[in-house]
Amino acid sequence: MRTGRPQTLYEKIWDAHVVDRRPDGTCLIYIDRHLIHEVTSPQAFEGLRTVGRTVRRPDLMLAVPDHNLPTTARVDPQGRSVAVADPQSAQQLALLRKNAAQYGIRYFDATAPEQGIVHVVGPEQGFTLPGATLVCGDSHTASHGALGALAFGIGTSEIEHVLATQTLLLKSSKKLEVRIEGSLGFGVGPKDVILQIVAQLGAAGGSGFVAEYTGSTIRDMSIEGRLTVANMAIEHGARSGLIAPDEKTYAYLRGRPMAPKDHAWEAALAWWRTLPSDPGATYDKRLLIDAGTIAPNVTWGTNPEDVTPITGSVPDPEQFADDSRRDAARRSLDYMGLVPHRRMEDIGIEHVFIGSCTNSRIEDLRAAAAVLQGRKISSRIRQAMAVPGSGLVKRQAEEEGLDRIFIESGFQWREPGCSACLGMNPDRIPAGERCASTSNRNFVGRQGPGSRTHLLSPAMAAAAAVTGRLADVRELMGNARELTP
Ligand SMILES: CC(C)[C@H](C(=O)O)[C@@H](O)C(=O)O
Ligand code: SF4
Repeated sequence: MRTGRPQTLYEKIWDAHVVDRRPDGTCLIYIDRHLIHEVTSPQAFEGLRTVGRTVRRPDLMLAVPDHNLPTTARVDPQGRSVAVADPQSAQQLALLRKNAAQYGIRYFDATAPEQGIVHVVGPEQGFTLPGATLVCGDSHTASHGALGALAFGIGTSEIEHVLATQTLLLKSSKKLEVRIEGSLGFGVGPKDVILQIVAQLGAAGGSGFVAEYTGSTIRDMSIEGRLTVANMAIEHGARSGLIAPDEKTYAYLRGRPMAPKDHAWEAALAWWRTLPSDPGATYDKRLLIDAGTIAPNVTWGTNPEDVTPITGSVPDPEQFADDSRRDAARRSLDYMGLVPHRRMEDIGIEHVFIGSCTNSRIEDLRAAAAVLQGRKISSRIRQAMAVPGSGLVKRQAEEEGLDRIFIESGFQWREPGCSACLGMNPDRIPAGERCASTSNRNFVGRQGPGSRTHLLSPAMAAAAAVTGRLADVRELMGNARELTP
């Protein structure tokens, strides 16, 4: 039984993983889980080879290809694997396969039913666990904090360090509490919550902090919804985003392939139950949001903090007090082809992307399908893609008949991967065209050179597909207002 001063979830996980504490406060931290994808790992393995080291704990690692994989059929009608056309992608994918085999790391190949985006696969397999330290060479690793894991992205040299030693040298972070209280309105979901948080904190507002999302809104959220929230911790600058594990977390994990079993499960559960922040634990910074004030949100600019309710308008850069924000807003509007005061609902779109590690889980697909059921996408839409986050999500969606709803409405139903979230595979948005996207970044060129991204929730993306413009899903579900093609 712990006595002494009340601790936060973050402090408890940190303390449980300190291998060595240096006089300057830097700690050598034990890493429990390491996810590996094809983009950031080849050089790390190469570095390991160069210095003649090996992988210390391959059993604590899981490798999955996701970024470079095309989302078109991976097996031809004769049952043969389809080769990846892009030479650089093909090489990175081949290296991941080779490195995993050489070092005995568990690996899901492109055609494995379990393949998917690392941040979807980890929780789904029960690889991600409460109280664990989890790393991946990827900035959206904080996603796993939704299950109470201390998870963060690392660079290639750190990947090499974890491969070799299963530890990292780290400085502890300040503690930020983001508390959201109350019920979300009709048509408002977890994506709207995290966009609201990013808007209120700003892109750098969480810098130097590990965030903990608390409050009744988070407690009432499903694990899928919590994953959407924690996924974007990096977009408000936080190193990690944590959510206390609870009965929902345990129910979600129980029986997953890589979760502990039998006695190990009981022992893990006993520890997990001690993890939530103690009453009276303190934070260095706090943000409180009333869930009732959150509307369906959408971005207008080229930074995830550029958020407005769908009922709002494109802001006037001159209204920003801060010089750098004003300049950034001017450049954003120029890139996005938008003018101040334009109503968000009057912005026509040509592409819709439902997918990415933010919003490609079963509940996301259900939310979009609920809007699309019995409706067709607008004739303005050139391409609408639904990309499940993993093969298992895809299979479940198909069992529920969601694929039929997507296809009948005019969507393409793709194989799992990062897809149009970023232009590292053939799924790209052409220059000057506009995409309603459920992903997490709207940076310049993110979905392809010159592409214009509006971030929103799966339900809002479906509403945009049906109307051919950014639309308020709450209104659509009552009365559809089409934009003339
Ligand atoms: C390619 C990868 C390193 C990158 C990341 O670090 O996040 C990508 O996943 C992203 O979302 O921008
Ligand atoms: S889906 Fe997008 S954000 Fe997530 S890991 Fe892939 S590229 Fe990064």
